[in-house]
Amino acid sequence: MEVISGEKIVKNYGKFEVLKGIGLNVQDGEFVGIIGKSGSGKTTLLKILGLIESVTDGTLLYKKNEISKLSDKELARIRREELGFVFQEFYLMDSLDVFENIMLPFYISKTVDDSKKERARVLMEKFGIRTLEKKMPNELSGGERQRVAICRALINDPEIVFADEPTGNLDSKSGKIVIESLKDINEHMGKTIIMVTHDPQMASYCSRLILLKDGVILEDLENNRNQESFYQEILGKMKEL
Ligand SMILES: Nc1ncnc2c1ncn2[C@@H]1O[C@H](COP(=O)(O)OP(=O)(O)OP(=O)(O)O)[C@@H](O)[C@H]1O
Repeated sequence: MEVISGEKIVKNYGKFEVLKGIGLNVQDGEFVGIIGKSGSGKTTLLKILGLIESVTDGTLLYKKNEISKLSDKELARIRREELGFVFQEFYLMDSLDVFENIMLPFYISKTVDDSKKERARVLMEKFGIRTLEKKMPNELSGGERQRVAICRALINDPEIVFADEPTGNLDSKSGKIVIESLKDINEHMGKTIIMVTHDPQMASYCSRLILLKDGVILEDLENNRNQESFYQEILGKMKEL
């Protein structure tokens, strides 16, 4: 099933055209990577697909509904209930402990209950941070913080997880744990993932990779080989970026 599709998507910031006619569709269950040089428009595209940013021109469909026809209230509901976000900078609240950070969406909507607390514990267990539940963010490593952010993104049981350079601030060991967590979410929890990265190693975990250059899709690569040969293919393609 197609979850998001875009046709001829254009995004301008003032006179600057960042996206110049993007067409793509994302199917339920895919792990889509977006790779490209700094300034190629990766984050802008991710924000548009994540319904955070509007398009200047073109059509964006979310589950076959044209986004421009949805009310702000409906868009906010979709973002809150059906989408999850993970960012390079983690965005944890320094004054809340790990458990409270994961539960934050429910504190905001004042809908904390025992089943949601249990869900938070199951997620912490799954991502190896259960013993850290009472720690504050400044007591955690970068990789641990990102796993907290991943649990928070999953607490609403979203259908799609958007990740913007989720390993960008991590050393390679922590980065590997985080990317493997995302892979696990995709393969075993059935979540669709759309991830921006500039790192070919991280991109090799994706089932499909969009190569972005100066606001256009240079190539849309299907990963139908093993990870190492996909990595080699990506390295080759990156010379064209
Ligand atoms: N809100 C904004 N207002 C004006 N220009 C913007 C805005 N957001 C992004 N840009 C510009 O659009 C271009 C693409 O930005 P974007 O963040 O999408 O690129 P990127 O490929 O994700 O880059 P990076 O890898 O450095 O994060 C950049 O030149 C950036 O300066």
